[in-house]
Amino acid sequence: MVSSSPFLAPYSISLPFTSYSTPPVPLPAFVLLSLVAIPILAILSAVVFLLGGSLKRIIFLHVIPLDEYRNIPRPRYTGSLWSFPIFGHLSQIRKAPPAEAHLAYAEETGSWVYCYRTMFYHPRLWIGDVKGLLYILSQQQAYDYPKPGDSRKFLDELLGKGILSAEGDIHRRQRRVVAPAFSVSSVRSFTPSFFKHSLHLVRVIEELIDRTEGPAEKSFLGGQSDYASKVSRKGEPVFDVGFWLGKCTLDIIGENGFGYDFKSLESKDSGDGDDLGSTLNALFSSTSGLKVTDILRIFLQTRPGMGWIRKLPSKRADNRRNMYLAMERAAQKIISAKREEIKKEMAALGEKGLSKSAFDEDIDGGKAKDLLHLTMRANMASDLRANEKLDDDELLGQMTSFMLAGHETTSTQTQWALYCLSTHPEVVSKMRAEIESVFGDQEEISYDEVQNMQYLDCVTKEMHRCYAPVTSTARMCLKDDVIPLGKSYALRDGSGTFDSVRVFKNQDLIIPLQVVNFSEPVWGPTAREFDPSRWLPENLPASARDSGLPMHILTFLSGPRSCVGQRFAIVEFKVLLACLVRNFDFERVEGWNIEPKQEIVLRGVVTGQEKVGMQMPLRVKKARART
Ligand code: HEM
Repeated sequence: MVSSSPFLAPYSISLPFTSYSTPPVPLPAFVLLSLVAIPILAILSAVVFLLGGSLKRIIFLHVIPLDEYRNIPRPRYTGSLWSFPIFGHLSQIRKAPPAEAHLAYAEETGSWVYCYRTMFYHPRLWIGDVKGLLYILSQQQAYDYPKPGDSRKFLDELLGKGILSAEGDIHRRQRRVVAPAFSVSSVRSFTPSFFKHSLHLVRVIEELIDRTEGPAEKSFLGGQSDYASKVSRKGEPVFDVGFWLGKCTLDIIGENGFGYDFKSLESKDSGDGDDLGSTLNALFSSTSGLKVTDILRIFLQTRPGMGWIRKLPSKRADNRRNMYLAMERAAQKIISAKREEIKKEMAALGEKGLSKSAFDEDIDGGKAKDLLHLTMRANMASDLRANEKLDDDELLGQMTSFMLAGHETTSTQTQWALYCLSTHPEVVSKMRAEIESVFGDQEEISYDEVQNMQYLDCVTKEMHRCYAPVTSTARMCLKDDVIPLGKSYALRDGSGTFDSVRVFKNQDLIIPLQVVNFSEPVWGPTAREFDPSRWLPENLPASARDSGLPMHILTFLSGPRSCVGQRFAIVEFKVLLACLVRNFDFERVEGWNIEPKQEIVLRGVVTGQEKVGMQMPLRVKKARART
């Protein structure tokens, strides 16, 4: 049975949506016309200006050799010549499955570093060389390679002042306060909640299976398209497993992130739980399916002197802003209630309770609550200097950051794992044998037992290696620099080879997480194959062990900007996967091709069913009779 924890109750609130009604005032036609024409003219002149820049870059690269990267390997372009000056290689890269275009470029250029072209022929350096990447991401260098201005603006608008968009000293300060909340002891204390929600998901899926009498013309289950209902069979429905996993991970991050019960799995067939859950999901969904005009707008508004573009009317931006404001009001209530709760706790502990050491002792004693509670307590410690503390806007930013970073990522990782296991019955059998031997007749086990399951650990690492939810991330250079490389590359003019690459202030870099996970220098010739047994200590290649990559992969990045929630994510994923594999078989529908697409995270789309949007439809059957 799913029981709700009593400490969740005080935060069950409704969003204070307000509606104002004002009498309509008719506007003269010329005002209406200028409202439309001025922004269009402004954008057109900006585009003409940028095309001029594009032309200059083309001339500097191909006619007068002045381009800084003219001698660096560059991939060929085989698409339409008309779109190349505007979108560069991006149209080719976005058309191919994530990572594939770059793997092909690396092969074509024979180099783990090359320069390709993005919007308006801007150069972007691609670095797949592990030594080079570890240099950029290192403690010493990471703050000289922040996220590019357009990514930061986008994250700022979406999440407020949280750790995901913070840079430099602000990030250092935020990370110091936030990181202790993700300690081993807190994740250990979250493990029963991971089980609670995973088992809730198991019950919900069982019910969906029981409700399926056979094929139907129209969808009859939540997260099911009409295509899926038509191919469902009695006791074997086809539905989007991502829809249900998303609900489950939302409930998990709600409870463990900030002590909030979204009741997302409870709202069975539609919606995302209560108002706050729906608003957050709508806010984050607004980031997917960006149109070219949206990308252009984000790109333009970060160019020097073009900040005014942010103020132009945009339905998507207005909706996002309204959702953010609604969420902000709800989040403020959570923060205020928590502050009162923590003050009481601290007062009860007396003098000892006000210091950081008392806080650390408390976490070690396994009394952890949720991430926000822990962050706020760390923030209220008496020995934290005033200039090190987070203000309310920053606390709110952490909430949205935990939500965005911690919800879709694990849900996506789990969907791809089920997709992959559907064609690897031998792996499923081994997993079940281990699960049965460890779980016995129990529904859930402890954190230590989960962490000691060797085969589950191998499968988890291999899933993280083969299906990184964040396939790449971007950085920019704050100053000119020389990045050392592990493998040299030949200069294009044939004048020699180099084992370092010069980068220039304000230029962009791309860090290809998935490509590095598939790197042959690290994993050898079987790098592209799915094989959990490669992680057994006796099989792990020395090249992976000596790579210097954290856990030998780049899925969670590395260094001070690596995923702070990595431990949380790994244990959550293991628990979810063990519960689902134990109870269900997942199969692909014959003839349906699920293509991976890079949104903020890796999503799936079925060829020919694009109008359904992102989905991961699988046929689900009960795997064992429940006692
Ligand atoms: C499979 C699951 C996950 C994956 C693959 C993943 C991956 C990543 C990656 C690649 C980054 C760096 C992004 C960049 O700088 O461009 C990141 C950052 C972050 N992640 Fe995760 N993540 C996962 C789950 C989680 C969870 C469950 C949480 C929280 C509960 C979380 C919280 C964060 C935060 C707060 C950051 C920003 C860290 C900083 O900039 O200091 N992540 N994650």
